[in-house]
Amino acid sequence: MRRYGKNPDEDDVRVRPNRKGNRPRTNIRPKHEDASEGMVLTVDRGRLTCLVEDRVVHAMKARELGRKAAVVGDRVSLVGDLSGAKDTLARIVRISQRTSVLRRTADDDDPFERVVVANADQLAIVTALADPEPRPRLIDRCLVAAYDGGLEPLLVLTKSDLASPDGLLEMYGALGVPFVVTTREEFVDGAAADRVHEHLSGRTTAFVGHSGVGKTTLVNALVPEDRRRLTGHVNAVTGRGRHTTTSALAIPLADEQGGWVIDTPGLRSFGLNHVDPSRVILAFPDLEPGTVNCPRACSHDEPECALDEWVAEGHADPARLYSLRRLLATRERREGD
Ligand SMILES: Nc1nc2c(ncn2[C@@H]2O[C@H](COP(=O)(O)OP(=O)(O)OP(=O)(O)O)[C@@H](O)[C@H]2O)c(=O)[nH]1
Ligand SMILES: [Zn+2]
Repeated sequence: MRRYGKNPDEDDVRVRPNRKGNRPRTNIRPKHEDASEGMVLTVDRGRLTCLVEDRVVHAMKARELGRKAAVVGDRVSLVGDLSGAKDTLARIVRISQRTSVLRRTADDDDPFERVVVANADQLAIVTALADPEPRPRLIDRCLVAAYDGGLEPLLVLTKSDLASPDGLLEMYGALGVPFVVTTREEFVDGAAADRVHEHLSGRTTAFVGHSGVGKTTLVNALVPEDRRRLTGHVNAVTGRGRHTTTSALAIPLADEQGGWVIDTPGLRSFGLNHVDPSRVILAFPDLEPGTVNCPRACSHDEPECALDEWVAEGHADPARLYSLRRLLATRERREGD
């Protein structure tokens, strides 16, 4: 089960996302000229596994990194024993600048924001259409986190054999979020994985979802067991053969374009205390020009916001402004978030 509150495996350092999506720059200090580049695959109580060339290397953070934590998806520089042999431990001496950050605030008792996943291009928000019932506010909060962090959202609506996706699709239509709808049957014959896969090639996609929505079923269908074994994730399978995700883990997709799936623990909530409305509006390029006359530090969800008048003048679709406002309103925490 996920530990909420202070989690040593998630970074709490504020970094501005790089919306251009450039590759992280590497700037190895002369002291570590011999360092190798790697990517963080898993983090567990301060112990990390990193992919260095084709080897899975166990590592820990070097003291010189101070409070800065390496998270899953980080590109890092490592020194020391990089053989990947049993009982060896390398040291992470540098974390490259991140191209995106998926952040959340743990809860009201923990005002610090946490970076959950670094350098993902896409956030797949997995929602069951029934069992458990969809929670639009949770979806909205995930969308805000994606827009805030510079990730493109993808809606994956599972269990359409149990309920229709029409209501949700209508709700998210104005946002223009790409979506995939799946059924149980399609999981069995592989069609669901194939259709989701079309959105993943060559990209790094973090998967989030409430517990029980079918995220593990989906991730397992996307990356066969031998692939997970490759990066040492087999021990995540419990005795009953059921995979339980306790911390984020990165798994490489087996296709020519490359691409990564980053599985994350089942979500109960998604704190958004850290969100900056000026970053969220970047995901609404059609509305952004209307903010020039907004008061300073406008939340775009207040009476003085210039967007109302601008949209009323016919510059943009009112449904888009409505959607933006609905998303921004989810920043305020309510019972059940
Ligand atoms: N009816 C139906 N059931 C599904 C579908 N996909 C998955 N399930 C079932 O939903 C249940 C939960 O699936 P999991 O994949 O374990 O869900 P999860 O989101 O990973 O849950 P956690 O491991 O708790 O985070 C399982 O019993 C699956 O068999 C689907 O498309 N239709
Ligand atoms: Zn405004």
